[in-house]
Amino acid sequence: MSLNGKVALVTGGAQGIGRAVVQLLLQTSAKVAMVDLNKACGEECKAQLDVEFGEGNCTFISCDVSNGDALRDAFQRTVDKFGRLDIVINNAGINNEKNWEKTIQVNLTSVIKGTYLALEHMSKEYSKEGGTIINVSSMAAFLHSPHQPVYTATKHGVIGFTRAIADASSQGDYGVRINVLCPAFVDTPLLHSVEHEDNMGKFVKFKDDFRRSMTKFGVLQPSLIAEGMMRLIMDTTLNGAVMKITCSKGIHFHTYEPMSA
Ligand SMILES: NC(=O)c1ccc[n+]([C@@H]2O[C@H](COP(=O)([O-])OP(=O)(O)OC[C@H]3O[C@@H](n4cnc5c(N)ncnc54)[C@H](O)[C@@H]3O)[C@@H](O)[C@H]2O)c1
Ligand SMILES: CCCCC/C=C\C=C\[C@H](O)C/C=C\C/C=C\CCCC(=O)O
Repeated sequence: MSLNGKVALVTGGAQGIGRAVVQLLLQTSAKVAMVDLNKACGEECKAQLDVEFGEGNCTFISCDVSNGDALRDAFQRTVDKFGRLDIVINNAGINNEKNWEKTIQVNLTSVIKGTYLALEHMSKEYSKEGGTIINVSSMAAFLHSPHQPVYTATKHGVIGFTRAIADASSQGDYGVRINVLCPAFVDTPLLHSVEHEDNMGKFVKFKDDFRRSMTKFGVLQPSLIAEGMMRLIMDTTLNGAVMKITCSKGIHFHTYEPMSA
């Protein structure tokens, strides 16, 4: 399994799930642009990856994905540095019910923008060579988590958008496969956001419910989510697929009723 010669861009790549994905992409010989808001974490992460994989394979781009111009620039800088783009992981996300408009910007609007920018750099519509996009949703999209209404809405949105644009890609012969990944709880700093009023607003009083949910459903390791991503990257039959990863069932796919008149 090698991605030698391929170039990937991962948003939110400095920490948590994104970081595990960057690591696995480098292990598989891809070149990787790690795009993240957190400059200190991104630079520290790049320094460690340079030691492990050698300099020149990974670049860190400091960028707030909710700033459209900055995101466009991050894509361009990736192509300027590595010469092409083949894999885009729209992973950056936040859990903030207090500043819920920001949550919509980061979790949904930026995923849509990231997908359109990826298509500009990879789609045959733009005379490019094709590629693959993975958008990160959540099992919250299936459980409609009661104390995270806006987070849940954004993750529903990511699934709906991804399935629709995946169909547009196959009908329009873009040469780009677009899939969505929905993890259950994963052991990353995001999980601690449920403890903070700054993140949860009035829902913070339910933090014990969250803790009970985590005990009930279990908590996954980021490396398993990276393994799921790699399946979506490598399996060329998948387009518009909704991958779920849970403790009870591992890596599996959601199935939908076929459309009927
Ligand atoms: N951890 C979980 O339990 C879990 C479960 C399901 C889905 N997810 C989703 O997985 C994705 C990654 O989450 P995580 O758990 O690794 O979170 P995390 O908080 O550990 O890491 C997220 C990364 O995204 C970056 N980021 C946040 N806002 C950004 C912005 N505006 N611009 C650029 N970078 C930004 C952060 O700096 C951080 O490095 C998110 O979309 C999240 O909703 C997480
Ligand atoms: C109950 C919500 C807790 C919120 C924790 C903070 C942010 C993380 C959100 C993630 O996106 C995960 C959300 C929900 C998934 C949880 C469990 C599903 C397990 C289903 C199963 O095992 O069958």
